[in-house]
Amino acid sequence: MSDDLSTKTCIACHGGMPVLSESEVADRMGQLHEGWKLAKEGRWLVRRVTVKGFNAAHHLADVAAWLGEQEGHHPDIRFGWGYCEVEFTTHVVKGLTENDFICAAKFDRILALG
Ligand SMILES: C[C@H](O)[C@H](O)[C@H]1CNC2=NC(N)=NC(=O)C2=N1
Repeated sequence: MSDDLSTKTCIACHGGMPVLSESEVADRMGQLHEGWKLAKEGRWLVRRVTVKGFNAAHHLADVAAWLGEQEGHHPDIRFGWGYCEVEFTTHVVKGLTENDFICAAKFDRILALG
């Protein structure tokens, strides 16, 4: 599908990247795994993934970090025994942009492969 978020390219964060409106966010939320939630007044996109043990959590954090480097758009990551939390926002505009949803969709796609 050509409008599949996970196939789009995450362009580097420039100041001109528009913050998405509430309806644009709602539309894109519907294209992500249901585990993604909005946080901090809708300025962050957060997914907590439960896994078995510490090594799997560390591995998932590493995958999220790798994705951030690939895309030039970097998540905040928190992990511990049995879980990994990945959070996206676009710092430069203090809100959610298309980049956050593209990265979230790519993260979903990687997880679906495992
Ligand atoms: C120049 C470079 O593209 C910017 O500093 C990028 C790097 N990664 C980033 N990641 C995120 N999540 N938000 C940003 O605003 C951001 N800015």
